[in-house]
Amino acid sequence: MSEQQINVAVLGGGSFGTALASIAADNGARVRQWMRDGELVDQINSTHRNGRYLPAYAINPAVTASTDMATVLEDAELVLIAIPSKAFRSVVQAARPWLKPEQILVSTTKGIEQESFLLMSEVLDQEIGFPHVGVIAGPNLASEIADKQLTATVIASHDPLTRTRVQQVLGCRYFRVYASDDRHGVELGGALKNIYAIAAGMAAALGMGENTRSMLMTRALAEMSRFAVAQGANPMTFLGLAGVGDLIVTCSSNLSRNYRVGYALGQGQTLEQAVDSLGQVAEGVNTVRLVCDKARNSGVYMPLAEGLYHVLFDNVPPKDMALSLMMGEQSSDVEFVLPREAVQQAHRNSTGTSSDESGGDGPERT
Ligand SMILES: NC(=O)C1=CN([C@@H]2O[C@H](COP(=O)(O)OP(=O)(O)OC[C@H]3O[C@@H](n4cnc5c(N)ncnc54)[C@H](O)[C@@H]3O)[C@@H](O)[C@H]2O)C=CC1
Ligand SMILES: O=C(CO)COP(=O)(O)O
Repeated sequence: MSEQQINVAVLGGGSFGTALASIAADNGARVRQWMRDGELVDQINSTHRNGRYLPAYAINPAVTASTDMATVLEDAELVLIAIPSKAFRSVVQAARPWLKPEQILVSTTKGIEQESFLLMSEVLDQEIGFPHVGVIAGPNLASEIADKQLTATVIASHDPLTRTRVQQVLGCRYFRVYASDDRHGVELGGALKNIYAIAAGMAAALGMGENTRSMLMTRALAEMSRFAVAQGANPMTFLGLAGVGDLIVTCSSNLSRNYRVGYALGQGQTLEQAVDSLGQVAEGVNTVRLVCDKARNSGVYMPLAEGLYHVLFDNVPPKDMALSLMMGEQSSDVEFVLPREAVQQAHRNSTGTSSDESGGDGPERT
């Protein structure tokens, strides 16, 4: 950056907050990172390593850690919030006394709030109500960023200043930042793909092949877009990095925690064992519960998410669920091209059944 050195604050001492702090510092910013664990603060400040969440990677020494929110937020132009969704609101409330309207506030969290079904930028709007709010999402495995693998992300905001400043502050030779003004769609993409990453991990552990994974990811995209449209988002956003991009990486990589939870379940662990052995956040476990509940209440058809819900919470064997989904009613490939209802109606016409009789034994196909 050619301008005066910018001050960046990162809230969260986990793997993603640490990776983002290092990018900003590599790019010339002065970075202060807040976390609640004093021992981790000392470790980062003395050894420039985060031994708990990213042990294998060096952190840029221009990042200093602190447990003191006031120190971290003082003079920060950009505040990146990398806190799991369960704790996001409480951390924002703790930060509120030191936040100012001219600051840019960006959530990096890929989850949904349990009680309210709000996305994290909406929590920011509710708690803070300042004008410069955005979200970052995309195929961004923290350890690959820390390893400086070439990576791209999306900054989504209705506010042009937020988009531009984040592109300037984080964009560098190994991290490319694309802009979107569909904040809701980008944020929803980041949260929803975690559901399907669990399913993909499970399928891999069960020995299912590449055709299966490809089918799963593509049908997941159809389902995510359907849900997003019902929520008022633009389905085109799901063709971008925060939709299909993030879906590909988290459904393909053992570095994804959600994928790893699914893999452990596929190997026969219980949900509790799988989550406990991870020791980090896997947002998808909570998201599948919340999204299925919302989809049921709003009449959105989400057979993959619903199937995963039954495997996670009702002890349905994953192989039985996969077979049931395969044997359901025939459906349409891209429903924005050929509506699902048109395929169903054609089947009813050909077999002479009425819509009342066409339920079948299993769920409709995805
Ligand atoms: N790790 C990754 O590759 C990526 C993660 N994300 C998202 O970023 C968010 C944060 O994830 P990670 O950094 O990966 O999580 P993590 O599991 O590595 O670390 C979570 C951090 O949050 C802190 N935390 C938890 N509860 C807290 C509380 N009540 N008060 C203060 N701090 C608290 C923990 O101490 C820890 O520092 C998640 O929503 C995740 O989906 C997004 C993109 C990539
Ligand atoms: O969102 C991510 C990559 O883009 C990280 O995924 P996990 O939370 O599953 O590790």
